[in-house]
Amino acid sequence: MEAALNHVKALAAESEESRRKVMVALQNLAFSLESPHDTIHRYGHMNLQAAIVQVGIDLRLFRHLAESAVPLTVHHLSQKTGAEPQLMTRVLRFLAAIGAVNENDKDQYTANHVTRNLTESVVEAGLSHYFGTAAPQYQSLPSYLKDNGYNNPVDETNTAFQAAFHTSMGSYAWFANNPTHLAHFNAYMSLRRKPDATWLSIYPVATEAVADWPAQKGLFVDIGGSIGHQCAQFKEKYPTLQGRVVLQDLSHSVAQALPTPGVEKMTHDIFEPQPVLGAKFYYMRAVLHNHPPPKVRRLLENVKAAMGPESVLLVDEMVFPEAGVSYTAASIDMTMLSAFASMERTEAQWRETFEDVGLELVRTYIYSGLSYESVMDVRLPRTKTPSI
Ligand SMILES: C[S@@+](CC[C@H](N)C(=O)[O-])C[C@H]1O[C@@H](n2cnc3c(N)ncnc32)[C@H](O)[C@@H]1O
Repeated sequence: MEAALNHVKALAAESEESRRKVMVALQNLAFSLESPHDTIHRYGHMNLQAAIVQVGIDLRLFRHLAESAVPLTVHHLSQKTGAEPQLMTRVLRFLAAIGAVNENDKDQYTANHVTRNLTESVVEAGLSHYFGTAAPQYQSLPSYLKDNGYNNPVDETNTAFQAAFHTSMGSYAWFANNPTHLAHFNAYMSLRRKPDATWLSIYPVATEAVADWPAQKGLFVDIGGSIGHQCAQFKEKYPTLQGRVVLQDLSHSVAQALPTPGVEKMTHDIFEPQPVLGAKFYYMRAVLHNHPPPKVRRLLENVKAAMGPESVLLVDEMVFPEAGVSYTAASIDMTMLSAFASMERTEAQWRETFEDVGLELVRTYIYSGLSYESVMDVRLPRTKTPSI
């Protein structure tokens, strides 16, 4: 057994692709060994795992453990966190049973690899977002789908989100009145991708950008750009390119925008006409997948109406393979369904979406193959040379 495990670990260390393949293979192996009893407890206690991990984050338990070079006792952790000792014992026992911490001896715990993952800001923000905002929607999804005749949702004002939060508001409008949820969401959105996994690593901006682009015209307009990480990265990579760099989002996100020199902040609702006309690059990352098809159409029509002959619309989204979609990506698709009545798409579905409003998908640049992240170069239809 030890020799087999060492062999598998060596395989996983070969590359990121191997690591992921090994994880999927091991998970599938574990599933294939499950008894019915195991299956009950794996699925049945999934929400409990998320809940107790959230308790650990709230108590800064993982940070205390990760910062200590020696095992910590329940008594010590109880004093550090303010949790009553008997409760602390039960929480730590559960966390050890799900592999989130190591139990070294009776009442003694240390950090492991997962504990340290749980101290990263992106993980804290992401889990707090999933637990606080997404999980209530998952909980209400079965009854929502039953009540709606198992039709694929297409109306963002009637989703599992409204059912879960007893509101008639859409998720983004609701965020404005729920600042803690918004803070977790914004932090997660800005931190969730590795800095090197960016469209800027692959898209030929310098080749496409016109050298003497007028300074008063839009060069890079980040539509739905949240607090401006993409604008900041663009400015950092291309500090000398002329033209306006504009961050657009709803007012509550723009109000929290990063103070990047040279980036204009603009409150703009994507369902209103695009105010920056004839820009070189209109960029949208993870915006279209948040809206149902009729809204995507309206949004694209607004951008199209602002585009000039030299404009390029850059759509940065996941492009799903036709088959064999990963667990993470399929989960994001179901989250889109629950929250927004929206969807992830294959390249054929993206092409159709653009063609539907008279835009052309010119090329797809995949910059993170394992997570399907790609930037699509979309333009006004090229005029065909008339044949003589
Ligand atoms: C999934 S986030 C992506 C943010 C950013 N582009 C990124 O990739 O980090 C979607 C963004 O769209 C914005 N958004 C949603 N509805 C909007 C609207 N009607 N007008 C403008 N922005 C909107 C949200 O505030 C949010 O910042």
